Amino acid sequence: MIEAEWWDYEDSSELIEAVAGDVGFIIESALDARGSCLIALPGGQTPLPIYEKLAKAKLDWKKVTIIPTDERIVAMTDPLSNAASIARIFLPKGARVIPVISEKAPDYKSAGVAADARLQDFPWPPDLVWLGVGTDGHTASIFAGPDLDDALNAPKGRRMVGVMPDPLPPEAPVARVTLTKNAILSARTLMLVLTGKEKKKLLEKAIKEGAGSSLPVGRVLADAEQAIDIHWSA
Ligand SMILES: O=C1O[C@H](COP(=O)(O)O)[C@@H](O)[C@H](O)[C@H]1O
Repeated sequence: MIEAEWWDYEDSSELIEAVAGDVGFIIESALDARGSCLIALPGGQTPLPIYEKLAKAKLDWKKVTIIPTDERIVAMTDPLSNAASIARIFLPKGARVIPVISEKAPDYKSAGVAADARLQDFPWPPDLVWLGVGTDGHTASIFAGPDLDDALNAPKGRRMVGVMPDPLPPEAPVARVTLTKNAILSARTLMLVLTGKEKKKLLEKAIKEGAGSSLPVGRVLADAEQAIDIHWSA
């Protein structure tokens, strides 16, 4: 049974304020408790205004390490790069932003192996994994397609894998690397942020269907052992 708490906001400015506040609090608490903080942030468009707001928070950003929940296999100079969007906002604050794409990887599966090796260097678990949801039901880059099982059922210690979405999403039709289901669910705190009525309906369906869902996000959340905060505005 997925234990989800929905937070609905009147408009996007309320959502931005609330989520930036919550994430700031998670970072501050981790710094107090452990002296450092590791968070995984999503790519795409939805989180960008929240990142802008969060970056204004007075935090000891030098002690914060940020990894992308998933990355499109493109150069860091490409506008599709998730890590580049995150870096543009948080690097000037002094945070460490970790790119996970190795230009030497000959194919997407090897890119997944290289991304996983890079993440093995970091103290685990992350203090926060913040997820987005696509209109096709993907979360992070766990998509329908031939590699869905790799992402859902990778061994416990595997943090990232390479995947080829099928069908390719029109907004970013490229292969990806993604946190595995186990890596996502290992987070100390798990949150989802989404906007629009279509995505809300889709996520409600995915949660209801759980492990048997045809939507990857439902399959991922079905095995969560912690409560999940879901932040939404129309
Ligand atoms: O491709 C991706 O899409 C999802 C959803 O993005 P959004 O802009 O529709 O919220 C995102 O969470 C993921 O990190 C990204 O790679």
